[in-house]
Amino acid sequence: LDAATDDGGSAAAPSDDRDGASRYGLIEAGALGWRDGRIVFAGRMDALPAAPADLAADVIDAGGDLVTPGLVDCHTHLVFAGDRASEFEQRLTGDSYEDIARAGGGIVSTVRATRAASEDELLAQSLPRARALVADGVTTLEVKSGYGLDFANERKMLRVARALGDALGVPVRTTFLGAHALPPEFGGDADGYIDAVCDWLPRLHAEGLVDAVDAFCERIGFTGTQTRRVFEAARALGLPVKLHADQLSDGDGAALVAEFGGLSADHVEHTSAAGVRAMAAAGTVAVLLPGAFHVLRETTLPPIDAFREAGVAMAVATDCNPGTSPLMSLRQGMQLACTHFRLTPAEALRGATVHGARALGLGDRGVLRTGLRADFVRWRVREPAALCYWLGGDLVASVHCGGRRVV
Ligand SMILES: O=C(O)CC[C@@H]1NC(=O)NC1=O
Ligand SMILES: [Fe+3]
Repeated sequence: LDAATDDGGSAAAPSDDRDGASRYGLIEAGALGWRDGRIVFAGRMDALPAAPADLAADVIDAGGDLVTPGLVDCHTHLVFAGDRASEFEQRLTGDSYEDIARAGGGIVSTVRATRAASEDELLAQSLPRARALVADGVTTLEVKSGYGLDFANERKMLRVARALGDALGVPVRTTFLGAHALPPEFGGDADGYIDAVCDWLPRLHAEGLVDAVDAFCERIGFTGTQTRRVFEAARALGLPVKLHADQLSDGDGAALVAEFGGLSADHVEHTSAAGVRAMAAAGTVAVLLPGAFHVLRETTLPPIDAFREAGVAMAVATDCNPGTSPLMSLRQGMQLACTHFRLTPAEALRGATVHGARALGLGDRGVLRTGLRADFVRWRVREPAALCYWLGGDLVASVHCGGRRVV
């Protein structure tokens, strides 16, 4: 063992089995051991084969603090330039998100700022946001493109996303979201723009910049037919897909991404019963984004009970972006998921760990179990529910990623 936590307290190992023995799979008086970045022991202290000091070069006494898997933020747009605080103010005086988008603001205004930024400037502006997520427990990060909307700038965004992972020592999974909005230079020719998006994808993939492909299937985004063309281009390259689905209206997005065996349907406020059934049949994860729901003051809740009854895994993510969810804490996202969507704290913690990992197609993290990545957080709390209870504040004692301390 390289090291072990000898924490008379608990090592919550959210079960990836919804009917686990305990709501959290919590282990009282637990111990965690790891070597070469992988967990080699996760269990009760009294089940250790010898005293920690005889097993590990370094022993950390966590003093009864709660230890959980590292958080997995499976949906962020955190690479962008500028901000949209002025639009936030505008929405408080009555303009809707869609009004602002149709008037040329919204995503397109962030596109202008992102295109104007150099790669170094974009990295410098994005790094503090990624650092904030890691400081609050995130050990795997998904980052989307989608504010470049031309080949050079989509490539610039994806390169910055990769650079974030190198700078932070935290795995970053990239998602190509060229089909995020229609750039002004295409003058309303959405089909022509989708042609371009499908041309860029293999070139970006050839540079190793793309782990998954996403699209914004919505009235103010792209149609199901246009989305399908992007998915077919992804399938031709063997890339997994995910989708901004049924966020502001029911566009049958969930059923579409499930048809392609997609990793996840995200937002899903307006997903129909048929969409839920399709997701359950395909094993597509529902990614809940309560930050956007909260900031837009949405009123239509995602079909949480239907997801529960159908056995659809629910993930929770920040959707960190300048327009609908300028949220830089996944733990805060868990709190919002409980408060707005009535998830239990156990569901929210599973949503931000093992289900977040599943939404990225990753099976080697999200649970404290032998053989999985040694990604874990030591929290200054005694019980898991406290993670969804406190608003703000700093509850992190330490964060380990791949067995190395990063916070
Ligand atoms: O407003 C932005 O900048 C992105 C919003 C974000 N993108 C999307 O497709 N839905 C969202 O909530
Ligand atoms: Fe999003």
